[in-house]
This record gives sequence, C-alpha cells and structure tokens, in this order.
Amino acid sequence: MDGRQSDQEMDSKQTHAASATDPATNDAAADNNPGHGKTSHHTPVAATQESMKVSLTDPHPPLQGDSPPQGDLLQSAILDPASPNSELHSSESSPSVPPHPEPEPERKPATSARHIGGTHKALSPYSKQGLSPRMIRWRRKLAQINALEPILKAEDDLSLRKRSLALRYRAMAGEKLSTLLPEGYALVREAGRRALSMRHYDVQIIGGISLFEGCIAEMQTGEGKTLTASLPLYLHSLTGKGAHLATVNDYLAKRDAEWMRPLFELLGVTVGIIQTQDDQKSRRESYSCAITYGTAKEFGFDFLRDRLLLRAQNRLQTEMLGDGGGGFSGSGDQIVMRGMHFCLVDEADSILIDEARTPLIIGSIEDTVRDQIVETYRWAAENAPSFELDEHFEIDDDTKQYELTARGRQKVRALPKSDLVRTMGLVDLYEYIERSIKVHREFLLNRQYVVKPNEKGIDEIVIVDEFTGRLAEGRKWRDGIHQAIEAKENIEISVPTGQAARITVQDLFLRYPHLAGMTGTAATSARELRRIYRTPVIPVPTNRPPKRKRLADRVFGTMQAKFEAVVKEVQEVHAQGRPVLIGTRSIDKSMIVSRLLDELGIEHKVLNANNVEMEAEIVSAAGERGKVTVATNMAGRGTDIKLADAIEAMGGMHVICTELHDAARIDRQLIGRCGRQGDQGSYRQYLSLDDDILKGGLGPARAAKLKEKGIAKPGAMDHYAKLFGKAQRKVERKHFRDRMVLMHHEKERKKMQREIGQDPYLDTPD
Ligand SMILES: Nc1ncnc2c1ncn2[C@@H]1O[C@H](COP(=O)(O)OP(=O)(O)OP(=O)(O)O)[C@@H](O)[C@H]1O
Repeated sequence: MDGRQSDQEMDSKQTHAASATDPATNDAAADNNPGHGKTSHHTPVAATQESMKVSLTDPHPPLQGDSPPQGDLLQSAILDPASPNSELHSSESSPSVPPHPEPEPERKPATSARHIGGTHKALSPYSKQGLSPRMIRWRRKLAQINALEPILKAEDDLSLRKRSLALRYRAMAGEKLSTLLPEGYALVREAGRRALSMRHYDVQIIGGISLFEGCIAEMQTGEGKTLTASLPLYLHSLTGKGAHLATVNDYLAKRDAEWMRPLFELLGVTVGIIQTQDDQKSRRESYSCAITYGTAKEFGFDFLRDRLLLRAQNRLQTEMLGDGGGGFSGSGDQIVMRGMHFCLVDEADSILIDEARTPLIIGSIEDTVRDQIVETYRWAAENAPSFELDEHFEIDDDTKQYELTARGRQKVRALPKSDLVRTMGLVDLYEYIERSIKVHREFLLNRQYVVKPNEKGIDEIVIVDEFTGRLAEGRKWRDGIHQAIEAKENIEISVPTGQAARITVQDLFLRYPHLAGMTGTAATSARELRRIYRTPVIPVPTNRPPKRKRLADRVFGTMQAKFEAVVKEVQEVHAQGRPVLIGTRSIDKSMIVSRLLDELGIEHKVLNANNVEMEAEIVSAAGERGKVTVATNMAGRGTDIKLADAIEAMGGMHVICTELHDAARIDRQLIGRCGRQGDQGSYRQYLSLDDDILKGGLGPARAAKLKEKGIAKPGAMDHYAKLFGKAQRKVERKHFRDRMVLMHHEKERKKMQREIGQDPYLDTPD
C-alpha cells in the first residue's frame, strides 16, 4: 500500500434542503409520568441482594443458542475457580505450524493485561489471581444482573415495559446510569430471550459493562457483538439524549437495527435507522428515536450540514455556548441531530483507525475554471502513457512521489495543446502529467476501483475499499487523483467544488462525550486506540472454547503457482463435502481464482463489490454442504455464515486466505468466518514471493530480489513464511506513524484556527 488511504476523501451527496415539520417525539412526557414510575418500581435492585447467591446457577432451560455445559462460561468460573472455563479462550489450536504473523509484541497482551488485571500476570480476565479491581467490580455487577433474572422471568411483557419506563424516569431525573445498570441489563437480557430467543451470555454481559464504561470490547468474530451492543445502547438511551450506533455501511446499520428492534420495542424503546438516501425529514425522525443506527459517514455529514445550517442562521455562537436546543429557524429549516451524547462504534478498528483520517467534506460553489481543468485532465490522461520511467520521470521509493526529469519536462512543453490547456501554467501542467502517470501505473480498474453507472445512469468511479472489499460509494481520492482516474477511464470528470465544511472521522468521534467500541480485532491497535480516543481495549473471552484449526502456511514463488495450489486444496476439501471460503485481496484476483475453479469444473459463487445484490443469497448458502465461495474482503466484517447441520461433524468450514493484507486485523476478520460460536473450522494462509506486502514491508529492492527467486524456483518454499509476518508488521508500523503525524498536524491546525476565531469545521482550507 502506498498510503492511498490518506489520499481518500469523502464528498458529500447534495446537502438536502431541510423540511419544516418537527417530528420530534417527546418521550419525556411518558417518562415523566410518576404513575409509571411507581407501579414499575416494585422490585428495586437493592431488594434482590438475597436472591443473588441463588442466581449463580442458571435456573433456565437452555434456549436456542444456549450451550448448557459451557454456555455461561463466566458463571462456571465464578462457581469453580479451578474450572478450565475460567481461562480466556482466545488462542486457536495450531498443531506444529509455523507461527502465523503475530501482532507486535508490545501491542498485544501487555496492554490488555494492564487494563484487566493491573499486572502482567493477569492474562486472563477470569482467572482468580491478579484480577483487576475493575474486573472484580464487573463480576459483582454480573452477579446482580444474574440475580434479577428469575424475578424478571416471572413477570409479563407489560411489567417489563413498565420497569423500563421507570428506569427512564429515574435516568432523566438525574440518577446515575451506573446505578441503573444491573436492572437495565437484566431487562435487556430478558427482552432478548423473549423477543429474539437469544439470552445474553455472561461474557456478553461483561462485554456490555465494559462498553458502558467507555472501553473497546474485543470480542472474537462470531461471538455476538450485535446482541452485546443492545446493552449499552439501551442504558444510554434512558437519558433521552439519544444513543448512536455507528457501523461501516448502510447494509449493516439496517440489518442490525432491524434484528434488535423487537428487543428494544419490548422495552418501549424506539429505534431509528439512517440510510444514505434519506431526506432531512426522515433523518430527523430517526435521530429523534431513543437509539439510532447509522454509518460513521452519515453521522459526520449530518453534523456538518447541521453546523452549516446553524451558521446560516447565525446561531452557531449560542449553540456552541450550549444555548442551542430546538433547532428552529426563521426559514423553517431545522437541524436533524439532537446532539452527540453516546456513540458505540461497531467494527471499531475499521472506523476509528482505518477510516480515522478520512475527511468528510461538503462542497460549496461551482468552479469557474471548470472547463479548463477538465480539458487539462483529459489532455494529461491521453499523453501520460507515452512517458517512460527513468527517461521522463522518476519515482521516490520512500515518498512514492512522481517527478518529471528534465527530458520529461521538455516533452511536456513540446506536446500539442488546445487553447484552454495552453493557458494553464507550465508548473501546473507538469503536475497534471505527473499525477496522470501515477494513476496509470498504480490505480487499476477492478482492483482499487470499478466503473459503475450511478442512479442517473452516468458512469462513475467507485472506490473499492481496501479493508472491507466493498464499494465505498460517495468516497473520492483527493489531490486530483480521482479526476485523473475519471480522465483515464474517459468518463465525466467531477471537478471539486471547494470545501464548505469538513470533519475527519476521528474528530467526529472525539466530539462524543461517551464513546465505546466493539471489534473482533483490536488488540493489535490497543496502543493507538488508547492514545487517540482514551478508550482501553478489553478482550472479552469467547463463550465456548474455539475449535478453529490453523493449518501450516504455504509459500509459492509466483502468484500463478499459489493460485494453482489454492484451487487444488479447494478440490480436496470440496471432495469431502465441507464448505470452502476463499478470500482474495481484490476483485480481479477473485476473478482469477474463479477462472481456475471453472477449469477444474468446481461449481462456486463469487462475492465481490460487483455483485453486491447477491450478497445475502450467497452468504446464506455459503455454509452448506459442498459450497465453494470466492470473496474479496467483503466477506470479512459482519458476514455471519451459518453452517448446515451435518457440516459441523465433517470439520466445519475451511477458509483459504490467498494474500496478507496491510493490517493483520483484516486477515483475522476473514479467518473469523469459520469456527464461529465454538464451531469446528479450519483455515490456511497462502503466500507468494510476488505478493504486494513484501514490497511495502521490505522495500522494493529486496522484494524484487525475492520475486526473481520466486520466478526461478517453482514449487513450494514454505520456509519463507516468517518473512511475510515481518513485512506485515513493518507496514502496520509505518501506517501507525503516518496516522500519528497527521493527527498532530490536524490538532495544530484546529488550535490555530480557534485562536483566530475561526470554526475548524466550516472555515476549512482547500
Ligand atoms: N446470546 C446468544 N444466544 C444465541 N445466539 C447468539 C447469541 N449471541 C450471538 N448469537 C449468534 O451468534 C451469531 C453471530 O452473531 P453476530 O453476527 O452478532 O457476531 P459478530 O460478533 O458481530 O460477528 P462478526 O465479528 O463476524 O461480525 C449470530 O448468528 C447470532 O444469532
């Protein structure tokens, strides 16, 4: 990777005209009803102390998803300190395999141990010795929640709802949420059991408590983050200030909200969903709900649009001084958000780290020199391919800068130009050509981007997100890269329109007074998350010990040899009837694997950003007998592949990773598609000496030598496996440093702007 992520920026969709109606529901009226408060207040937490001891054994018949012998791991740990279940089940069985690229030593257990146990001995949050005061406190709360369970179980739905209203009344009257937590969480658990047939496991309750306390809960993939999120979202919603859940795309926002809706509704809590295409009116309605699910991007744009509106109405000053509220204006336009109180970030590493630098930008006026710019982009795109490396331009290996040589500049001057292009300054023309050469060499169709018609049928460049494999609709590369690609593909050029408002994803989340996050893969980023967001990472143990098996890494000389070996393995596992998932780093590579499978006559499905509409169908069948699925990172986050009945006995699903990503976290996401919820499963990493990660981590010279070696020597060369892990760690460290530098500059800029009385979000430099 060449820091392309840093080039990315978001362009807003058109700023919608706000509508005049005010749908803001006033839940407070119902909440403030003392009658409700009294009737539902009949079993306060304090009254249940006696029953707590009893509740440490599970009084419930197992439900769907419950696993009686090991189901409540924590419970058994409390009852029996010697219980093997009291260990943290985070390692996978890996018999006699070379070590998989491990996260940097200084970043992993040390951080977690410090947070959980306070000493380095306390590697397990549930071991008795070295338990941190925090964990002792959390276990005490868990015991209180467990104690309430039989009581709530005996009550009807209406009583639960009344209890919920009473809690809201108390929260709005100023009672601390932490004192309401045990009863609140017990209510959510009971509502989950009734409405979703899913009872929160003890480990999920512990995860929920850590989220309430502003931590990043690291829960293994498939452990049920969606259900865990319901706990802190509910509790924070009680204050009436709105609780937000930010996730990575519209699809997940909608899916999770709809999934959890029956639980919340049973407790009288409203749920809103923000989708990209929503107008201002429906956005306002969604934000007026007690809990709102949406994407980080939409939360950011709504914040900016509101801010622009407030400035237009000259109300920003009072708003900033805390005298805002209401959101009414003389023109009838209203802001959509009710403020920012609590945000739970799903896939926290993706949003808080990978997306952190992404600026969300709302454009302003049309550029008057538009035609000239458009024509120059086209002129550069036509001529760039005729420029030769070393003769006309050079590339700086460290900075990835393209620079024209003297001969290159001479060539630019000599090129034929139209009148419009000729009026452009010569230095600008050099830059246009340099950028265009870079785009021709580094930005490839069906790898970094696709060309896709928009809703008006006009072709557009849509970025393929490196981390999620999904199309990042609405996002643009900056510094003219996006326009240079449009020129290269000969489609309409979207000249930037200047900046009216801008915020980075990082700044957006730092504005929430209460922030928490969940992810399957945060330990490797614990240091960064703590440093930037002051959110400690807490590993939450798995509910059942993972049975996922890691098979030895395989290394080949060339990509071709690697993919041939991959399909051979697919053939073998497929013959046993086990489902196989093959992860690739880009759309074009998924197509290569698909072609090779076709040649062998193996029926399969391809899941990439080009066939997103088939996603639900492909995923729902992927765990069935004999299914083969080729996917990009799209199959990573949020893809819940259910195994068909007989598959578990055969050994579960087999995942094949065909290349390392720039961050080990992304590889872990794909691996996490198998062995979910304690299921059987296996995975293997395939590598080749021409993989991009070697260039990024070991430098172009060393990578070129390895590549030569790979071409010269066919067959497997597994002894190189460790080198790949080393390269990946180097790339991770480089990205970490880049992010820190950027954060520093952003901080300085904002400080300076505030000093001179500017708004750092609205008075943005272009
Ligand atoms: N307490 C529970 N009882 C029964 N089933 C559960 C429970 N918690 C989670 N599950 C099941 O576990 C599966 C995984 O849940 P979910 O998709 O929320 O996991 P996740 O942690 O978000 O995974 P990923 O990180 O892969 O996105 C779902 O099928 C869900 O039904």
